[in-house]
Amino acid sequence: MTALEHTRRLEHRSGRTRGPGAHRPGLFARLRAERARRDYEASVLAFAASLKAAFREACTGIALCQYVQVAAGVTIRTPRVGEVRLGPPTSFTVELMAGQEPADFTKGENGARLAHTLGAHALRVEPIAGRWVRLHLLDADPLRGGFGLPPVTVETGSDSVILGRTEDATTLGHALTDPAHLAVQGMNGSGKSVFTYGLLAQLAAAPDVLVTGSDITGLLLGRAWDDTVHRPHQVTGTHDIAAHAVLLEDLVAEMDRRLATIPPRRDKVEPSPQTPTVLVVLEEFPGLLRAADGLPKPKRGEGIPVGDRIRIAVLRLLSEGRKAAFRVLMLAQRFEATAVGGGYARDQFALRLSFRVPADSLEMLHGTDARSLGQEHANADPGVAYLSGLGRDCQRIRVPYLGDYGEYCDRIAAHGRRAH
Ligand SMILES: Nc1ncnc2c1ncn2[C@@H]1O[C@H](COP(=O)(O)OP(=O)(O)OP(=O)(O)O)[C@@H](O)[C@H]1O
Repeated sequence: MTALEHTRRLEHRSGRTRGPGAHRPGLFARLRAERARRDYEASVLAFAASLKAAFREACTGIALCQYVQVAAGVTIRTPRVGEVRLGPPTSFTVELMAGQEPADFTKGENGARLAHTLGAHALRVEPIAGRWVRLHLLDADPLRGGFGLPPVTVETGSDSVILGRTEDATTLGHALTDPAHLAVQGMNGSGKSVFTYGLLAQLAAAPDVLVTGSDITGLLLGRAWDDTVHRPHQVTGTHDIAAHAVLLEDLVAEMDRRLATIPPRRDKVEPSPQTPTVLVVLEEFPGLLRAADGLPKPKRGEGIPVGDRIRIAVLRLLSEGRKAAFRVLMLAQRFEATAVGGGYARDQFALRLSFRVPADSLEMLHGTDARSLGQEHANADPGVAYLSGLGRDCQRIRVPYLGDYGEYCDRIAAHGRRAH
């Protein structure tokens, strides 16, 4: 396959089949068109050749190559380039060498290094048939540009909500029915709240989703949800911390009821409008625990401290809730084990998102894989997050921007599910 087969050919008329009266270009016009076509084809070929050469150099530079012993010494083999598309974005197919996998092109810093050598910002790898992949050269940093959240709502919890856009410009979705609790951490002003506004606004209308939870700030949940079916299942503020414990214990009771009534031959609850997926939002959870632990302790034998009741309820929702269609969304500035109910509680989050946090916090939630990004991520722009879990590679994403708080209130007012 040549580089030209997949590039748009310039229109070229032979003129032989034209009927009488049809416009026939003059000799000079035809020569000019012919010459333009040849120049264009030559420029595409030259571009493809230089791209192939640069790719070969880059692969050698980052050791994505094989050293083969031949009679004349050692020769270097690099992955073969097939067809080149000018784009934008420019892309080309590459045949993997023995032992190579598509992910090798983006592993570690390989993606950025290859892209920079080829004059691009980033690289996206698309596996195609057999041993071939297509590499897309992306011109701009998708994490830099704004990414507005359109006024979309999902029709059911099994539809994907938009989580964000990756560095290779792929939009990432996540269905609430996927069996994952979600942990979100980030410093003040890093974009946690705006992200959560976007997530909840997308879910607010689904008939098989119930947005419940505890919010000591009273901004994420509470007043914005007045007149919706979700509101009675939300507790806000710090004036009555025990009410947060009561709500969470009620949710545990509902979870137990569901688990006890799972139909035979089923191992989990199928969400429906009658048995919705319950999203338990825990906004600023360490703050709730601090406030609860600051309450006077009950006397010996006179009940369990409120903080412990909250910890126990949340731990049960986290460890047993998945099968009962309960999902926990916990928000904290930092996911330190003691601040979020213990290391076991923290381990229950299959999907983890970190907005701007110090390097040690990033590693705490995402493991050592995240270490190399620690310094850079500590200065991330608002709305840029590090995502790991659910079988995905750890990656940086830009989450969608819904707008200011007023916009959030408007969307919940417009779409929030109401009782019939
Ligand atoms: N996705 C985004 N894209 C662009 N800008 C954003 C985005 N998210 C947030 N911002 C900007 O960052 C500011 C702070 O965001 P946000 O209030 O969500 O931070 P936060 O992490 O919740 O902080 P706090 O803990 O103080 O509530 C927003 O007012 C907005 O200007």
